[in-house]
Amino acid sequence: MTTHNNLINGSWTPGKTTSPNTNPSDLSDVIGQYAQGDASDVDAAVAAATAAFPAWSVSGIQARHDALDKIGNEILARKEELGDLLAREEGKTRPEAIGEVARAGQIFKFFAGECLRLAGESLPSVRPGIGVEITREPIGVVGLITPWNFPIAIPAWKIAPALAFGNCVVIKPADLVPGSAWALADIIHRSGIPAGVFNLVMGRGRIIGDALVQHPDVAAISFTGSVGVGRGIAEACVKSGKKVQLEMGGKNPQVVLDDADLAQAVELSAQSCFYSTGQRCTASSRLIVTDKIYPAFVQALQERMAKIKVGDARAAGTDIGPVVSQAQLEQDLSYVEIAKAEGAVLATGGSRIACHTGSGKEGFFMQPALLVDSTPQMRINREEVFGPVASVIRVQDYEEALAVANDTAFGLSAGIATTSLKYASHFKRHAQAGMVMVNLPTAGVDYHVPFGGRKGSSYGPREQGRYAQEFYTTVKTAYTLA
Ligand SMILES: NC(=O)c1ccc[n+]([C@@H]2O[C@H](COP(=O)([O-])OP(=O)(O)OC[C@H]3O[C@@H](n4cnc5c(N)ncnc54)[C@H](O)[C@@H]3O)[C@@H](O)[C@H]2O)c1
Ligand SMILES: O=S(=O)(O)c1ccc(CO)cc1
Repeated sequence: MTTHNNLINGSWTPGKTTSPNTNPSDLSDVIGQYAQGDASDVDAAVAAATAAFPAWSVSGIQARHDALDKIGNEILARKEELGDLLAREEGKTRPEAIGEVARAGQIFKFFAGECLRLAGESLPSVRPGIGVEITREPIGVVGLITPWNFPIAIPAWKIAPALAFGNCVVIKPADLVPGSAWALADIIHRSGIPAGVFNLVMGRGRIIGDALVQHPDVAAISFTGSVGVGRGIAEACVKSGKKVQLEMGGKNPQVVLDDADLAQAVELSAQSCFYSTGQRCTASSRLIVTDKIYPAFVQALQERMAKIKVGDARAAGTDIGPVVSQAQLEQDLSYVEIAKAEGAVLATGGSRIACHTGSGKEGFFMQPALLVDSTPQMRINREEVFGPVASVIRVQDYEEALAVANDTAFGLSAGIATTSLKYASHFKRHAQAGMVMVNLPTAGVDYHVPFGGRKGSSYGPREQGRYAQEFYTTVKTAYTLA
């Protein structure tokens, strides 16, 4: 079986051990062995990135543009093959996985353009005869730590702006899904960028992630993952004076008002709660439904859920692939039990099942769960599950719906289904979330505009679009005597 090594200073470098990458749709299928590095690998990668930084930070914008554009082109040209690998290791369906790979390619091409668009300002000073210039410079070596649910898109949307603005990179991908990040590293390695500018170190979060966060020569950490890990990283970064950016969990509300188009509200709720196995930080998990439409909505959503085919991520006809791991499956199933114990009613789903194709292969398949008659204080409505589990809360009117939607420690994405311009406009202004969707699923974002949330969901500058430069550059103000 092929062993996939770490990329350090332009060389494929074995780790101290390896770890198997297993297909969650078929537990007998081991995709490959992937290096498990240790702190000494992080030291070597950071040393290589530090040595490469002086030249890369002043490299020409045309060269940086061309490298990123080439990387984007190769990703797009191989989207079917890379999408198949992604579906095999993470468990989202093949079409979803191909879409994610295409997103990664488009992100590299977008940031290739951003290399050419970086601008400064020139102003007169308040003191006569002095000119003021404001420019942006790279920050140095950046450590990138990524989660398992978007194995190529999230690495891409951190690596591409980091490189575009002249930084050097050490990335630690999620150890559950190293295959897509390794394939991306291989493409970046062959793009012709100098050795040491980009480094990949695979391994355990507590070992590799922690070593990156603690390293004195790392100037900044961009992290996407859980709240618990993110908060620990923020504390360590503040202590050592590192710049830090965190994208974390969500408990995204989907409001459905009496005046909503019922079929549309049901479809967008099914899409955002259950597709991608509910394993999207932008997925809805709290359906907040006003009184009059509640019975018809719950009925129609159950009918829609009955048509969802759960099974092998790569099999034709599959709508929803497996849960990513045994631990995540146990968490999803346990939250169904917690909700029932607190008084919610399980309307449908919520148990482990076999693949819809009858393949007989063992995978982490779960029937999407809908819990009704839930209340805002129940744990199911306060804690992130991160699986195909949604709960419905019945409210009297829009005002109560908005209050319940905002009654959460999180603030990533929030949606409303309504035909009322008045309520849609009010919700866009008053939902306490970084992203608001009107008559659209809470999941489903563009790659060229800012992404991020409020409250416990995010910390630091936004990711993506031209806003990415806030994190990946530092501002310099220069005064010149004329
Ligand atoms: N807001 C967003 O943009 C967004 C996007 C995707 C996923 N997420 C969140 O990610 C979570 C699921 O992903 P996950 O289970 O991979 O998260 P996680 O926090 O367990 O792991 C994320 C990354 O951090 C590493 N890590 C673990 N412990 C570490 C430590 N002590 N120091 C440094 N790094 C460490 C992991 O190895 C992994 O690479 C969910 O909470 C989800 O909401 C958020
Ligand atoms: O909302 S989604 O478009 O599904 C989406 C895509 C990528 C990411 C990466 O964090 C998050 C959400």
